[in-house]
This record gives sequence, C-alpha cells and structure tokens, in this order.
Amino acid sequence: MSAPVRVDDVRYAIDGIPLLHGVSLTAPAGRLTGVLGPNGAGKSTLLRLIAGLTRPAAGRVLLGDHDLHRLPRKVRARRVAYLEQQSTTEQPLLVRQVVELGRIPHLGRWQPPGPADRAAVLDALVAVGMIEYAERRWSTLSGGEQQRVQLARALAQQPEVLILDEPTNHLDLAAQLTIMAQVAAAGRTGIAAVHDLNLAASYCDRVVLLSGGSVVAAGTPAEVLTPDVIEEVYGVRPRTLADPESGRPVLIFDRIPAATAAGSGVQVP
Ligand SMILES: Nc1ncnc2c1ncn2[C@@H]1O[C@H](COP(=O)(O)OP(=O)(O)OP(=O)(O)O)[C@@H](O)[C@H]1O
Repeated sequence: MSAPVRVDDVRYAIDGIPLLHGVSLTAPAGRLTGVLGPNGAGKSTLLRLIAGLTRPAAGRVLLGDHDLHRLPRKVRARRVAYLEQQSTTEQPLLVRQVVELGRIPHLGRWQPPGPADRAAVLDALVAVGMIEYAERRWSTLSGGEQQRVQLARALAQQPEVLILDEPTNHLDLAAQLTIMAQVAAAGRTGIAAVHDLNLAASYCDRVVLLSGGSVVAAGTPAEVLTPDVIEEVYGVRPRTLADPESGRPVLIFDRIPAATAAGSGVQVP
C-alpha cells in the first residue's frame, strides 16, 4: 500500500534564516521522486520536513488526504520511513538488531517481535544483499555496508512512504544501481535526494530540482534535466543524449578546462 505525498507551499526557517521559500511538489503514490539540487539547496531540510521531523512555518505536507504533521507520532512512524544522510547507532548492536529497529512502530509496548516481524527483517536484509552479515556487529561494517543495513531498516518498516537522503552515498557502482532499482521497484512512494543526475534520470519517475530553497523545475527527468536548466542551477552545461533503450536522458559533462577550474577555487589535482 502507498499514498501520494503533496507538499503545499511550505516555508521553513531556522533562527530567522529562511531555508525553504514556498516549496510545492507532488510525489505520486508508488513512484520514485528524486529531489535534486546543488549543495545547500535545501534537499535535506525538505526531506526532514516531509518525514515529520520538523514542522513547516507555513504550508502543509499531505500524506494522502491527511496533514502529515497532525498524524499521531506512532501512526506516522508506521507510514513513513526516513533514512538520513549519515545514519549511526550508538549501541553495540548486531546488524539484525539494527534492522529490527524498523519494526518498533508496529509493536505494542513491551511486545517482542513475532514471526511477521522476523520475516520482514530477513526480507529486508536479503533485499540489500546483507543477509550474511546478520550476526555481525554493525559498528564493524564498512561505510557502504552500514548504509545498506540502514536501508534494510527502512524497508523492514514496510512504510507507505520511503524518504531517503542520498541513499547511494558510500555505495559502489553495483550497489548504487541495485539500491536504486530496489527503491524504484518497492511499490512505495519514494522520495530520495540524489546527487548523481544520471542515476536520478534512469531510476526516478519524477524529479524536483531545488536551488536556494526554491523549486526551479519539476517533472519527468526528460522535462527537467535539460542543458539550460542544469546550467542555470549548477553552472555547468551538459550535453544530453536520449538512452536508445529507455528514452531517458543521459547527461555528459565535458572536462572543465584547468584554467577555469583554478579560477573557481576548486582544487585541480
Ligand atoms: N541549523 C542551521 N542553521 C543555519 N543554517 C542551516 C542550518 N541547517 C541547514 N542550514 C542551511 O540550510 C541550507 C540547506 O541545507 P540542506 O542541508 O537542506 O542542503 P542540501 O541541499 O541537503 O545540501 P547537501 O547537498 O550539501 O547535502 C544550507 O545553506 C545550510 O547551510
């Protein structure tokens, strides 16, 4: 089961500094929506708000027909899973126990996990390719392995909405493709911050491009990821091709001449 998410003219500020300036977007049910934009564009700020971790100063986030911020906490926790950019866990937990944390919203107070919970945990570990690590200490895993386990935790939660802040961070190429494929095929409403525009173009049904806390463009990858829009937002102009198999856009970035890069303050090896 999944529900659409609608963000309606949301504003957000910290210490009087406005970070989101009237952001609106729709994430269709059961589809993957990519949130794109340069560093500091407001992606994480927006995702935390959609996950219900922070409240908008104005505007609303709707989950189906319900104002997400008015849902009881436990109901929201069952319906929405959030994978933050750098998930950590303080306790010396086993991998299996970290994934079991995803079942907490489904359990009553003091209720131990039952067969359905254990099955959800195992399925999630298989989905991210980490089943063989189930009895390892989470803290001994590599960064990419930890990231996969945190994704398994979100999947084990079996939410309607899966909110992922850079889910492919730290992952090797095959793992990036696998994770994006799993998220896209999960049948849940996925909203993911993604830096790699080509990864977003090939896996996202829709993309929303943020810049400076505002939406610059939204639509299918082909509608949004045009050379003009990319140049306007990122300051670099790609060439685009259409993938002959999928028709989706493929972006090619030419090398920036060393003299230009040196002038921009970016270190060139
Ligand atoms: N607590 C805070 N106080 C002041 N400014 C903040 C605070 N938290 C975030 N910001 C600012 O809000 C802006 C948006 O930050 P955010 O983390 O949402 O960007 P992002 O698009 O996720 O960036 P990145 O791609 O680098 O992860 C940034 O300019 C950031 O410096």
